[in-house]
Amino acid sequence: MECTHGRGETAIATHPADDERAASTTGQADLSGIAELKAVLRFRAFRRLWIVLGFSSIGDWLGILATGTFASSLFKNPVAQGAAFSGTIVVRLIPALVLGPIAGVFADRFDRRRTMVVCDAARFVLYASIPIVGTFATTVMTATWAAIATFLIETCQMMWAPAKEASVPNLVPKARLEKANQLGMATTYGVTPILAGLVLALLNWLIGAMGFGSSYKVALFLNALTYAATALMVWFGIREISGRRDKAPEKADQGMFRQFVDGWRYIARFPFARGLVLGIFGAFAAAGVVVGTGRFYAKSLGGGDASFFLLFALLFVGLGIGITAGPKLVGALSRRRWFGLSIILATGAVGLLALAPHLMIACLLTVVVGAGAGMAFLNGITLLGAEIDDAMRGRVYSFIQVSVQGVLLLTLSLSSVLVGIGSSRHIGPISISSTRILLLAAGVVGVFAGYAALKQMDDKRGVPLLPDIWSSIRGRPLGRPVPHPGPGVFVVFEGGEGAGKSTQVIKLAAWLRVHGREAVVTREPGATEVGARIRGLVLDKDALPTGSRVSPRAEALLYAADRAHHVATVVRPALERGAAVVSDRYVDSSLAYQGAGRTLPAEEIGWLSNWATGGLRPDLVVLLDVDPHVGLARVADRGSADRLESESLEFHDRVRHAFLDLAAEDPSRYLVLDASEDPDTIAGKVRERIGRLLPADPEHPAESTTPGTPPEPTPAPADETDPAVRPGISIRRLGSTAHERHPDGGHDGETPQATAVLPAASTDDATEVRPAGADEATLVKADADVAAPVADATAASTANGADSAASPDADESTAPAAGPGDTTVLPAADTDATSVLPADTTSAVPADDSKPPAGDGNAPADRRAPADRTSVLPAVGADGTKVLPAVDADGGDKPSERSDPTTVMPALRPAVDPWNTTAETKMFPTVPEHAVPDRYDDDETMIMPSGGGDLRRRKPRRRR
Ligand SMILES: Nc1ncnc2c1ncn2[C@@H]1O[C@H](COP(=O)(O)OP(=O)(O)OP(=O)(O)O)[C@@H](O)[C@H]1O
Ligand SMILES: Cc1cn([C@H]2C[C@H](O)[C@@H](COP(=O)(O)O)O2)c(=O)[nH]c1=O
Repeated sequence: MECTHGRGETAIATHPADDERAASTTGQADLSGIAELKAVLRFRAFRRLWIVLGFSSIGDWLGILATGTFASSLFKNPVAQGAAFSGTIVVRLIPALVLGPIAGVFADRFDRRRTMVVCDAARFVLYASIPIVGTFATTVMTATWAAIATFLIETCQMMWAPAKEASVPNLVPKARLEKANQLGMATTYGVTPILAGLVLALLNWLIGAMGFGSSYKVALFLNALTYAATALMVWFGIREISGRRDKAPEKADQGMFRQFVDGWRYIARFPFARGLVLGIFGAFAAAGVVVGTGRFYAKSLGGGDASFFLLFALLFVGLGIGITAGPKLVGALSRRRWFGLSIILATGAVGLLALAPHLMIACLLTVVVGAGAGMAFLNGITLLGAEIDDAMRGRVYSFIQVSVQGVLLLTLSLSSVLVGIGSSRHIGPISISSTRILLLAAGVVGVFAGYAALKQMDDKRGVPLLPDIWSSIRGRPLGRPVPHPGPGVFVVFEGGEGAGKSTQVIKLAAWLRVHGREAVVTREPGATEVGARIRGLVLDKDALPTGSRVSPRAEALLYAADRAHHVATVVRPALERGAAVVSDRYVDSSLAYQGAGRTLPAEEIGWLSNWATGGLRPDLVVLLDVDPHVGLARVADRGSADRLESESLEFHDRVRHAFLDLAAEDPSRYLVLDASEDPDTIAGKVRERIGRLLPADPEHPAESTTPGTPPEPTPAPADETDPAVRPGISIRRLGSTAHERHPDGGHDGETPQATAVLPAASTDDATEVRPAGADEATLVKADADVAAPVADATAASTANGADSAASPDADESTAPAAGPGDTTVLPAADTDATSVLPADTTSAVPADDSKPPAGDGNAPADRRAPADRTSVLPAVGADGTKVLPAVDADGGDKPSERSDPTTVMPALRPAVDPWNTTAETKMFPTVPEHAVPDRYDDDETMIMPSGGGDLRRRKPRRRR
């Protein structure tokens, strides 16, 4: 995802997983080691740039060594020699401080290829000029010119580096950027300094053997040639670097100063950029203190210069380890998190150095400091390339380059001064080493900077850090928590066989609907056409030849397949439009049945389910806990048991305990209820809990658990009154999101957007018919937990045009007559009643004693149920299953024409599984499916449930 900056320019790719996703979307495999290197070098333009980088960094190192040595060779006096050598280094640092920020503007404003070529050509001339001037001019003039040339050369480097650094991400896919940077760093800091040293040594030897000339002059000429070579190579060989100019020609009309200011603003404004800079500041401040105090520190350990050099060398060993082994070590850990963590690692180790009592420990810690710094360095550059937009990259890079040098210089000089002042101080009998205090302070400041960077950049807020690190190292990072796919609420009922899930699902859905919510009732497996077939395969005993059975892994995959399709076509679309989705079973069933029951690794089942669902987690899981004896006895009279019901008692016992374990792991998201209680008591507890998720709706108070009755006093917090009822969690409230859905001013209690078709009440059981209290809504109260096919349903009328709201308590005779086709029969939301509502968006709004229902007379006329809608008739299957299309505002009654789906539930039959599981494949009704997205953007990150069931939500990312 990218967000725009300033005048509509794309400023930052804020999604951290672009690189990961790139791998998945470009079909690139995860390679390792040499294969990965080869894969990066397969990109021709990058390969050439890498060769250029090699040449130019040999040139740089030769230049540093040769100019310094050349300058000192101009003098006889050792002091002057030393001053000349360090003078060239100081001169090299000045351009960074003075011109660095401008250099970034150059990289972003002008064609980067041209910038690189001009810089290299200039460096060729400048390097060659030093020995030439030295041949003719006086020593002082030569030294002066060497200083000026060095300054100009470094200025070129300041411009060249951001242009090159900003180009790399355009030459390799983001998924390979880390490797490309590793390669670049290994070349610049590992191979080429050694090569440059060898070249210089060889030249010395050769020229010494020949007995004439100066090896440094030859080195400087050679160095000049490397820049000529790279200029030619970039100009003729890597035209791709120019690519971006065509993309942003509008930049040319922006003033340079404006662009410069924009760069700074950008860093200040975006937390990611801020975090990056902050972390780098912290790391380099600590590094400055380490180098500045190094000699004193080595002494404090009882060593001399040799110890100092050892520590210095080990720092580089650590750097090498961090750069080369870091990515493998952290595996799939979020790169943003890794950045902050590596700063903390490096600077934390600096702090610990302060406490190191022995050289050996100091050596180990120094390697850790280096490793952390190496990781941060590699990762920082990679993040910069991957996440900072091309248009800004040069400026951000040069800002970092400049700040790093500034911070380094400042802390280095400051600490060397402080360490000198404080080293001899004693307070009383205690000798306090200022070196160690400085190190400790640097460590603390660095850790804070790392922590701040971590916080600023964290792309997995809410995901616990340590389990994420651990899972990532094992290759299965915890997923990023993502916002709910929509404003809806996702409630799942779980439990063993016969726990009463279907019963409660229906009760809850009815209650939600009478409270004006769109309730999508669904289940697993088998809520879709695809799912129905899968359900047949896994459960129907007759689906396979006698004796053959679905293997446990295949079974797990089939359930996962059902779930994937279900989530994609039913659950997500419903949540996206704000419905309350009430599902009979979900992921936990797989964890319990296939995990604990079939004893497949729960972790793998969780992983699989997570992949299938894209990490969609329910807002609430209601676990109906039942003794398998009791539950199985309840369903025994359904007829022949399905494959899973026929499993042993031990199997069902394992399932039961697995459910309980899952609930215990995440109590805030579970409501565990004793399923042996009376169904209405259970329903009340469920409503109480769900009520807390619903908005304080003046039209339909959530506390009122019985439509048509005054709100009950708010019960004491559930966890106080009933140990089985867990404390509530803060979950998105429907009402707050209703406004999002109705920016035009609709309110929470507004007419649901889709009509759920709910089980019809049994004629036999229906005892009471109550008017809905509104012209469109008729509530038929029936005493039924189970219902008969809708054809037999209690008739309830839809009162068309009756403006006077009928009292919910009014006599049956006051209710307008209803034809069977007019209504959908809902199970009562209260203890023993079944509500019968018209199957129409408006009429689904409940009656309420005291207030007009939403969608009542206040509703726009076109939202009311017109007379012609009463003709909507549910299709009744032979088995009593009915599929009732919702009626939308314009009276369309063809489900296929509706934009919002109709929820379909089979008619309840007395003492029969409401889902009619006995002959799944033939008669199972399915929820209309929405188009399956052809690809998920978010599948690049797998989500590892902790303990098997802790699924993290992921955000479905829209295709650009
Ligand atoms: N709390 C309860 N107490 C006693 N009987 C109940 C209770 N809840 C439901 N029942 C009855 O138990 C039987 C099974 O109920 P239901 O179909 O709702 O369970 P289920 O959990 O969905 O079962 P399964 O998962 O096996 O489909 C039904 O006959 C139902 O009427
Ligand atoms: C989702 C899911 C279900 N099962 C089992 C559990 C039950 O035995 C059946 C479903 O039957 P129900 O009457 O609809 O409850 O399937 C499973 O083993 N794994 C799952 O993921």
